[in-house]
Amino acid sequence: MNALERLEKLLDKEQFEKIKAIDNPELHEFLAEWIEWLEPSKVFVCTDSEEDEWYVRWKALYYGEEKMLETPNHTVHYDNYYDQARDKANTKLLVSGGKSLPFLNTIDREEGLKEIRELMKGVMRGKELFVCFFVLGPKNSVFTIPAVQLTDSAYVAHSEFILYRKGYEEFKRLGRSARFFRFVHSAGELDERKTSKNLGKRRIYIDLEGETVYSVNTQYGGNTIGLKKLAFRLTIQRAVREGWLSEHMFLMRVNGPNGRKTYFTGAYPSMCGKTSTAMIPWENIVGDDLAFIVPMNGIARGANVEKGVFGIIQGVNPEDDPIIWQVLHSPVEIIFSNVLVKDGKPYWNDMGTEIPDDGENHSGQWWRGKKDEESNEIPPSHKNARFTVSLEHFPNVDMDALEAPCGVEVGGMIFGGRDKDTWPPVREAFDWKHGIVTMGAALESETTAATLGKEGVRAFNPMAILDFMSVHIGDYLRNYLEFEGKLRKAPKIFAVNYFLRNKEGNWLNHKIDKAVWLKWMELRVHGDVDAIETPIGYIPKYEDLARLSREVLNKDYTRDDYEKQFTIRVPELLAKIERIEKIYREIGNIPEELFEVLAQERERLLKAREKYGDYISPFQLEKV
Ligand SMILES: Nc1nc2c(ncn2[C@@H]2O[C@H](COP(=O)(O)OP(=O)(O)O)[C@@H](O)[C@H]2O)c(=O)[nH]1
Ligand SMILES: C=C(OP(=O)(O)O)C(=O)O
Ligand SMILES: [Mn+2]
Repeated sequence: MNALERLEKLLDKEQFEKIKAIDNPELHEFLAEWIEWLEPSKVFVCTDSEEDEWYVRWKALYYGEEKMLETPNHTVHYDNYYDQARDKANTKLLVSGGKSLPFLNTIDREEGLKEIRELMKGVMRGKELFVCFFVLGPKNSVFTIPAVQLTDSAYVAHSEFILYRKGYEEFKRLGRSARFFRFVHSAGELDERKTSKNLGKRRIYIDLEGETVYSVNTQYGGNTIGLKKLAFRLTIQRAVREGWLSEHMFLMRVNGPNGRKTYFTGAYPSMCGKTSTAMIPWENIVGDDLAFIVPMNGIARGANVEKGVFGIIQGVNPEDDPIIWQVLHSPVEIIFSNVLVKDGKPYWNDMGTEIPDDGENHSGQWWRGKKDEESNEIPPSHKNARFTVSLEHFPNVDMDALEAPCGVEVGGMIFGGRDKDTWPPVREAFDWKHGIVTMGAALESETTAATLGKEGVRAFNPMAILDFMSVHIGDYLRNYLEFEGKLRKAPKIFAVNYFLRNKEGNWLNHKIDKAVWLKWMELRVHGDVDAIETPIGYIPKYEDLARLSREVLNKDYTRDDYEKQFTIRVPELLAKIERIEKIYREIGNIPEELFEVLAQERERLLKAREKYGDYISPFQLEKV
């Protein structure tokens, strides 16, 4: 029997017709094989129709994976108490021969496939399987990558309808020529709260060769939403092979003088400010998490891979995040996850308004002071609690840029992380190579609650991408360095640090101050403002930041704040170079240029130290 004939047996007539309409034997084979293997008791195929989308929304409620909230179109979903973040330990790349890759968790492909197949055999008995079609990137564009998702979680399918462009028609149009990604997910057995139960058997296995990702016994979006962080491993591999960039970056428009529009991408590790930066009210959001950057006629052009936001809700308050706050309080379609709910209303940590003393949250019935099994007090919502919403609902979305088939010209690329003591809040690289090496490849950031495990540990995280890396880091960096050669005009490279602290542990800046630094970077892209040359790149002049602070925030900016933030911290910077150099030396297969650029930076720092000492005030450097 060929695959279509098998599918005709497995699906009821209406569903079968939907599959038959796509002329792609490879797809048919994949579906037949997995439907036979997973043994769902029912299969639903989603086309691009409104009706099918409604079906999925309804099923999320019907199966109890989501519950309605008071505001129309709002629902809440819970993940298991121990399934609240990405599981790095159980996320593995399947590589032939089990070849190890530096910093990456690999397993022999055959062994991994065998293990995951065993875990998934018959896992959907008694459940409904949703077959969904989406695309990465804008439709029918140079960026488009079609993908098919199999999942027994209506919540996962629902999330994908919010986050991705529909792809059924695209599959029909492409027929046999579709080079598509495949995702197979099962939440596994569920407990009475409809959360994944067998967390000991939680696995996320990425088959790079087959461009397929398997995920089982988990529900948390970072582990399950195929087109998000799972597809990201596959797109990095394709990008490095084909000479473009697939990055962990927001994409936003910063509005310059006289209506000038300048687009920036920004790579920060999870929980380090991508979403909150992209949502600054007076600028325009295009994307908040994943970007494709492709060289076109000598210009780097960027597009958002997604069309929605799976954002962190903790700390969202009306003052700092007026746009998100407004969206979260309007009756547009939103899934809240792992928040506190009382009387049909969602609440989260640090929301700036009063939070009830009891309700339901990620731990089940909750009351203030409740402790978990490890005797930790459970806060109202999980730190990594999230909201899922489409970008079309944001008043400041740049819709034209979001749907542009050729993307938008990238004027600047920003790298940043959680760094309490080394980097200044903003600086510009001398050139592409300097930026890629000392800002991108040298990025370190403290670990956060976005992954399971200890928080606040400084960790090597080049380009904020290490968790998702799927190729040898040396090959990845070579692709980056060579990318410049494909461009007539390379984007300017910047580094930011929103997380500097003083000795007492207090932040050296306010959350909203990044709005000023963005405006400064916009001016720098066009050469509209001078800067101070330092051993580590160009930093802003006090006068410019003070003026911008007045204009943008209507706030005074003191010389004292400036000096504290922008002091060049030579010992910390030198120690960082040591750490980074050592890591790369041990890895091997690293482009020699990286070591040259790091050595030059060290030389500049040593020279500056001789002249000015360990901690160099920006005012001293300005005088030269
Ligand atoms: N101290 C401080 N915290 C920030 C700043 N920007 C964002 N955050 C916090 O960092 C966390 C993660 O931010 P988010 O933008 O969602 O990160 P993403 O995962 O990279 O998209 C949230 O709890 C924010 O409140 C900042 O400028 N200063
Ligand atoms: C979905 C995630 O993305 P981020 O925290 O970068 O928004 C994640 O890290 O699980
Ligand atoms: Mn985010």
